[in-house]
Amino acid sequence: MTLPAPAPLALTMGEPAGIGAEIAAAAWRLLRATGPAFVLLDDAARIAALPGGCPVERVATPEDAARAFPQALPVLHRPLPAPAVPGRPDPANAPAVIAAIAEAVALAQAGRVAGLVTNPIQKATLYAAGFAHPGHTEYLAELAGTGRPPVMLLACPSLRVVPVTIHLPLRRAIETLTTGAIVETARITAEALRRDFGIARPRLALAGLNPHAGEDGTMGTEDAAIVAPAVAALRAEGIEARGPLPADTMFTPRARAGYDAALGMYHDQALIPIKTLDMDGGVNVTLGLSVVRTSPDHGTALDIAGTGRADPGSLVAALRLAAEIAANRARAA
Ligand SMILES: NC(=O)C1=CN([C@@H]2O[C@H](COP(=O)(O)OP(=O)(O)OC[C@H]3O[C@@H](n4cnc5c(N)ncnc54)[C@H](O)[C@@H]3O)[C@@H](O)[C@H]2O)C=CC1
Ligand SMILES: NCC(=O)COP(=O)(O)O
Repeated sequence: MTLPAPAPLALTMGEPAGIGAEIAAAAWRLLRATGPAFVLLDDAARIAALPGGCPVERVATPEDAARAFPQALPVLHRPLPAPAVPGRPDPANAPAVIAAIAEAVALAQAGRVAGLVTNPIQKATLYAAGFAHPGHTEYLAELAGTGRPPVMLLACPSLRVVPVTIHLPLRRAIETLTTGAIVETARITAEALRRDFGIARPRLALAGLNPHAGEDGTMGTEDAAIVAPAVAALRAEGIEARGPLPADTMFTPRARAGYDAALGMYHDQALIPIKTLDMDGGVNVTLGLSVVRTSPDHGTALDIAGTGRADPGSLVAALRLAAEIAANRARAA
């Protein structure tokens, strides 16, 4: 008996002036023989014209994409209103960028793609065009949320991190940090580590907010007042959690061996370690959605767009991880 081929993944265009198109073409070259198959939602004419690009096939449906993938990069043609000039984002293209994300979600919700992988967006350009969400994570929660907060997890082979607060100014992140938010983020993380990553008994490490995790209250009170009660509540629920740990020593190789995911209290506390360790292999996964979503960990890289210097490693890892999570969820269903 021949098993049906898994549905392809949907890859969104991201910022047309960024490196998304060139890393999509490079990822296709690397994955065409092995998969996972994906279909790109973008302007097919501009993809076909990329210098050093790849064969392109305009497809009408994701189902056609699975057939076309070994021979050519399948593209669901979504024309851009303005030319894509490397390094120079144009807000006129913002509606097409946003529409591609919404369409990929709809395809995933209908089961026509196995999940979505998003190319990076230029956030300020979308804001200038009226986009009201800090980033994909929050927009996806509106489109495909489950009633729980979206959680951003970044993963590479040697580390997984989760920021409890995401795209907030640092002052606001500290003001809004609560024990309840930490507990809910940790719960969602533990569930995802079990279901999506196959870790039967996940171990979580929670960073303190202040230097030295507050040094017994002499360097800040939030560690004892907010983080420590969250750790106690998680342990009472049977989740293996430790902390608050001093953030400056919890990412050493020895410390990393003791946990499956580290929770940082704010964006940079969690993301600096993983981007420093593995910028080209890190993957961003949104937890707490009804669909599978991953993305490369990097941004639009406007400074090198169009030069051919962009590394496709993180996108390839994002495509592979999305396929793996989709397969794990299908097995568990
Ligand atoms: N998921 C998403 O949509 C994300 C979007 N962004 C957005 O991207 C824009 C630019 O952000 P930045 O902080 O400048 O970060 P960035 O990741 O775009 O660039 C930082 C540095 O890394 C280099 N770089 C990034 N990706 C690379 C690759 N694949 N190969 C080789 N070099 C690479 C760039 O050339 C640059 O020097 C911002 O608007 C930001 O909001 C940033 C992160 C994720
Ligand atoms: N710094 C990570 C990041 O900006 C990811 O944002 P998004 O996936 O929510 O768009």
